[in-house]
Amino acid sequence: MKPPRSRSGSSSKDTGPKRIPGKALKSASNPGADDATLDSATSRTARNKTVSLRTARGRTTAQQRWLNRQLNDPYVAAARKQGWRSRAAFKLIEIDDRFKLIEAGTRIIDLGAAPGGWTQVAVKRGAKHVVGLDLLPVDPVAGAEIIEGDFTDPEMPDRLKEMLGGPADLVMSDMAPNTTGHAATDHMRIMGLAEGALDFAFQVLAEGGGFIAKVFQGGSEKDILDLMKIAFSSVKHVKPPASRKESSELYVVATGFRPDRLAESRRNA
Ligand SMILES: C[S@@+](CC[C@H](N)C(=O)[O-])C[C@H]1O[C@@H](n2cnc3c(N)ncnc32)[C@H](O)[C@@H]1O
Repeated sequence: MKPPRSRSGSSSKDTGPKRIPGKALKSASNPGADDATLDSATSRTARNKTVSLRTARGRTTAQQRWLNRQLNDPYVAAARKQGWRSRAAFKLIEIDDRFKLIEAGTRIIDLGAAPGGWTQVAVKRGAKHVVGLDLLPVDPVAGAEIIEGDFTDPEMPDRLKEMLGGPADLVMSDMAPNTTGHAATDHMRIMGLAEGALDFAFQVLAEGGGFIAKVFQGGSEKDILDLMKIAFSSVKHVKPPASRKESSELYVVATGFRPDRLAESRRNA
């Protein structure tokens, strides 16, 4: 198997945010605003100016729909303006504003990191060590380590722990499979990734640690939820405002990892 490529985040290629979003969004009229909300001017502009594509020639209907949505999405505009690599960055910002999972000194593993939005947020919010992993290459993020590889590689938990210099305080997974367009198949695949991420988290988390994973609303979620309720003190579902309403995507947020309870339930199984 090809060894995963590790990249340091100190490269000059880094394209991290040019300004701290929390600062950028504060204004006299909205002094309490932070990076969980959209810059109001960006939002207004995006609402008032619907951008139409001149031609759809050569594009499938799905591609055309995706492009139209991107061009008219205030989060896409705000991400570009604020220097986040993905609109998904806002989802983590919103989740973390609510749950306060990223603190100074936190050790974080970001599963499915490409193109790097969540990794950027983790670094900006003061995490001590951040390792981002993805099947795809990720441009360096200053302050983080990036590995190209598959999280299901059996060596990966130990390798990432070693890079962090100890167990993780937070494992976050925004992993998504390539979609097939067949809802049931896509659902099963994303839940498979979430289950895998949970198993991964069990191997790398410090006692008291947290876990965030993308899931979909639907049937098989219950199994993973039941297990999480045993292994963590608190388990909540959240649909951050940045998550598109029409998507059945949700995030599960678990805090207070209890390895003793997990071990006991496994002994009794
Ligand atoms: C929605 S994107 C993540 C976006 C990211 N949170 C951000 O803010 O930039 C999902 C990523 O999961 C990655 N992924 C899917 N399966 C994976 C696996 N088995 N191992 C590592 N990464 C995986 C995909 O390559 C994709 O880049």
